[in-house]
Amino acid sequence: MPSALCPPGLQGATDLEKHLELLVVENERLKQELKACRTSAVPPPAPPAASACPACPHGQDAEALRGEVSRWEGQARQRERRLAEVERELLQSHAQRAELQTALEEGHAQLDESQRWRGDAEQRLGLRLQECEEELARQAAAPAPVKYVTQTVEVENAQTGRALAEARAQSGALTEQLLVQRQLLRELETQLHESQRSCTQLRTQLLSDRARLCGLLSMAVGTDNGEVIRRLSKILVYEGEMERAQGQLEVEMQSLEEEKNRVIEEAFVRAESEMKAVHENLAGVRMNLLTLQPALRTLTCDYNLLKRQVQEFPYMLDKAIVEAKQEICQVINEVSAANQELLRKYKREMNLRKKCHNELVRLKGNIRVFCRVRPVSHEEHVSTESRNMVSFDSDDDAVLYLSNKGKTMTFDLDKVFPPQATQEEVFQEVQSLVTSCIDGFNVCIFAYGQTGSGKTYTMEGAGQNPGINQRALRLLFSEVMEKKPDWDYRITVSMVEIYNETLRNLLGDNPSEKLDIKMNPDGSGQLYVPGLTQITVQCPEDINRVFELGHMNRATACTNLNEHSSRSHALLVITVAGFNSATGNRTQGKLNLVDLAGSERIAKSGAEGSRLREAQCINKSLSALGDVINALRCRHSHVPFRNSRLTYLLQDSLSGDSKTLMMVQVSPLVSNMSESVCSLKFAQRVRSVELGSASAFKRVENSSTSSSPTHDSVELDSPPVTPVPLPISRASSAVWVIRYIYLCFDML
Ligand SMILES: Nc1ncnc2c1ncn2[C@@H]1O[C@H](COP(=O)(O)OP(=O)(O)OP(=O)(O)O)[C@@H](O)[C@H]1O
Repeated sequence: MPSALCPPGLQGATDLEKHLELLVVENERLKQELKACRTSAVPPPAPPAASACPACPHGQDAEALRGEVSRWEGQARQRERRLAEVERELLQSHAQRAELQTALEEGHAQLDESQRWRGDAEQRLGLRLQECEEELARQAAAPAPVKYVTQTVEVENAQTGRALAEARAQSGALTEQLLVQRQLLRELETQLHESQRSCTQLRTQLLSDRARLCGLLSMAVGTDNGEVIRRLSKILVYEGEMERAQGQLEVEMQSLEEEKNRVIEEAFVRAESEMKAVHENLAGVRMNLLTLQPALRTLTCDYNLLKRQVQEFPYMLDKAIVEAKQEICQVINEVSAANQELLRKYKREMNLRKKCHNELVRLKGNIRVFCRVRPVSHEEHVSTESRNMVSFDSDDDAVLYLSNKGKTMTFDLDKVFPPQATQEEVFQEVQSLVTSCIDGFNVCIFAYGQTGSGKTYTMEGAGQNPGINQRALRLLFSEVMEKKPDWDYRITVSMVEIYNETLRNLLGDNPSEKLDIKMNPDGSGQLYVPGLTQITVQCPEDINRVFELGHMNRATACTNLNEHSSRSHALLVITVAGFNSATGNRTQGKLNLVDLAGSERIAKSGAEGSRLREAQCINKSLSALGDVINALRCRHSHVPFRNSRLTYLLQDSLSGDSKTLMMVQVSPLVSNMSESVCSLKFAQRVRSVELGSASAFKRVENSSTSSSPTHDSVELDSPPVTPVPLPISRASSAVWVIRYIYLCFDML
């Protein structure tokens, strides 16, 4: 049965073969007949010439023989024609053979083409497989997105879903591709099998053709037809070559087939394993998804809750803001009402407080006396006896004991600072006095004591330990800043030195210029110093500049600053002028911070000449100060302010409602014992006077020749000083203090 690939010319091959066989048989028969004729036929005798023997009886025989010969010759010619026909038919059969050959070549060409097509298909398949492999490789090499999706799933549900859908789509696409590839492969295999079958048929046909040709060849050999034999032999050679080529082709096809099967197998195996990996990955993702489902649900719930809250938040916020605004307005109204009330009460209470304070100060006296004992310095080698010379009462910080040669003197003061007291602690006790000048009070703080007892240290300070001067100025500055904007304050500073009863301007351009104290020509009765520099302090940095300038001017005006400072009084005068723009009230207070010259007695210092004059001036001014204080406390009609430049300059700060603090400085050394006792006795007398009645003061005043400390003659051998009995006992003053405290509580 001819295949679809068999050329149509080959369909009549069987008929042709039959025809060929008939021809061969006919040819054979003719040849045999020809042979038989040749062997049986007697060669005809040469015909006698008619002229030689016309009446011869053998002439008839010859005629018969000639007829016979011609008949045979005719038969031979017929046979030769027949042979030519056979040969022609043989040629035709060759042509047919050639056609068959062409058809065979076409078949081969078709086979080649089918193989090429198959090669293309295999190539396409290979490419597709490669694509599949690449896709699989991409899938395999894409664990990160899967991981990423897995990780982000915890946060975002939509992303997880998308990733899963993508993975599923990819998996489906891969499966589809695999199915298509399988289908394609099956089709290719079917085509291959058909090609192989056609090939086999053709081969079989070729074999049969070859057999027939071999037959023809043998026949041709029998007929001694050389040309036919040669051609048939050629055909056989060609066929042999074709068969060999066919065999090689088949072997190659076989090997290609095997190679293809192997590659396909490998690709399948690889694809399978990769698909397996992808499936495992997918299973992992699914598992992850399953485990993440509850968390996702919780998160979704939380998210929805939060979303709702966020959606509601603006409304809630608006509502809360409105409510808060209403509440704030209400509170502001309430607070402003309360503020008004408080302000009214505050003003009333402030007036009351001021009145109470003044009353308390009046009761306690306008003069406070503090004592500060300086520490023993490293350079001073002191004995144990010396160390125990000054002692303190642990229960009462207003008592000081001086011991010498077994005798103990007790001094009652307002406050006693032991050597370890810091500048800060000292300032804590004086700061209320300092700030009272903001309220319009005039305040005087003196540092009194012998040379080297620590007056300058207490007032000016040293290095990183500023004294009362700097601290007071800074405190005033911060206080007035706090009172802004209700009150507008102006702080001005002057620095004056009094040396040998001469005034010098320490903040001026010419510190050696002598100044005078005069009555103010404005008729206010106030004193003023023409030419005295007043610097306005506007920031804390100004304070440093003022002190630097004063210190520099004081140093340039003398050869030895230490000695000079011991023999001159240094005054820092701070004026605080305030104005309340709301009420129109004005205040003016003055704070005088005075570092007095050394209070040692002339007899001890043994000075002569200029030193004697210095000592006399100091003595005079300190005596005048003592006299002024006494006169003020005794409310004498005449207060001797003009007895010295110091008291004259401080006149407005010592009289009236002015407040005075005397800081008595004491040296702890045995060698200074006499001066220490002298200073403390003076301090105690001043304090006793202030706490006592006029009569008591008088008694005290009478007990000594003068209130001046330098006029006292203290004998160390004399019996210990007993404080003057106070007409108003400590208990009664305590009662006043308690009443004051109750008053304050009432106010609060
Ligand atoms: N509380 C104290 N703590 C530490 N050192 C002190 C204290 N008081 C005084 N000093 C030191 O004692 C020495 C003398 O003090 P200061 O110069 O202040 O005495 P003064 O009374 O001002 O003397 P003068 O009258 O000669 O000016 C200084 O070296 C000072 O530093």
